[in-house]
Amino acid sequence: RENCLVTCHVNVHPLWQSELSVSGGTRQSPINIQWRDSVYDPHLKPLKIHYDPTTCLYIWNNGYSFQVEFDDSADKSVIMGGPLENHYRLKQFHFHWGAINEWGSEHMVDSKVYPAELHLVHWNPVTSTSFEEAIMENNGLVVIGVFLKLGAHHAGLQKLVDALPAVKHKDTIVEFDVFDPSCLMPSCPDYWTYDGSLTTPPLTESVTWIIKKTPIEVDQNQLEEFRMLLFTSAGEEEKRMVDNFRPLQPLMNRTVRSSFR
Ligand SMILES: Cc1ccnc(S(N)(=O)=O)n1
Ligand SMILES: [Zn+2]
Repeated sequence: RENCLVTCHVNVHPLWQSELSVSGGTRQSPINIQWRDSVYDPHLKPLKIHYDPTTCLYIWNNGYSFQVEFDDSADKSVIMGGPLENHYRLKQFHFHWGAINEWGSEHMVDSKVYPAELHLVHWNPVTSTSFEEAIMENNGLVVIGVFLKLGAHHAGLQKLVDALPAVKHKDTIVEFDVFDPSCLMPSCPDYWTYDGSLTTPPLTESVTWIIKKTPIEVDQNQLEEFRMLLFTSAGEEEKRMVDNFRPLQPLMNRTVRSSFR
């Protein structure tokens, strides 16, 4: 009998330790996307993305991830089309990743897990007057999920990676101007979409998820730079910021639609 090594991870970050799940939640995220169960919807339009690089403000470490914030005071960086009835404003993007390349993404595709996942968070300025309000609204938010896989160096991501040492500790911030997050999008237009929730508190069921089918490639050094960040503030005992992903949630009575056959 060959001895097999069962590798698994134990998520110990306080946030996920108690595995907060909205009591009675019926549309929680993340989920495992079963390709064969997804339903092609010919009415889904191509997603249209218009980001203005000058709306980029700063990067900060919020104790769960590193986050790039945008000026959302006008319709300058917006998405529309796809499953959406109107335009949504980009508010921020952030990532989730693992301690090693074997896991890290929040969503999975046919139980395949990626080493990291990018989330671009947008809110609906037609039905809400602020991002904070949109978080509480049904379909107030749209999050685009992009999988990261180990491969070639990603030149666009490197500008972000070079800034990470400046936000090593929780609640640190660094100015980051003129960055176009479109460079983090795969060229393939295909996506899945389903109704879900935020994956970190307040876990509200206000998100239309758009998960890109094709991952982007990043190299080992870039992933290792993510893993150099800390959950902890300066002066505290250091805890590396890794495995900041929520466990899979039940699909319950939901159908995942695909934009492609
Ligand atoms: C804005 C926000 C808060 C919490 N969680 C998320 S996430 N991970 O679902 O994109 N986004
Ligand atoms: Zn996220």
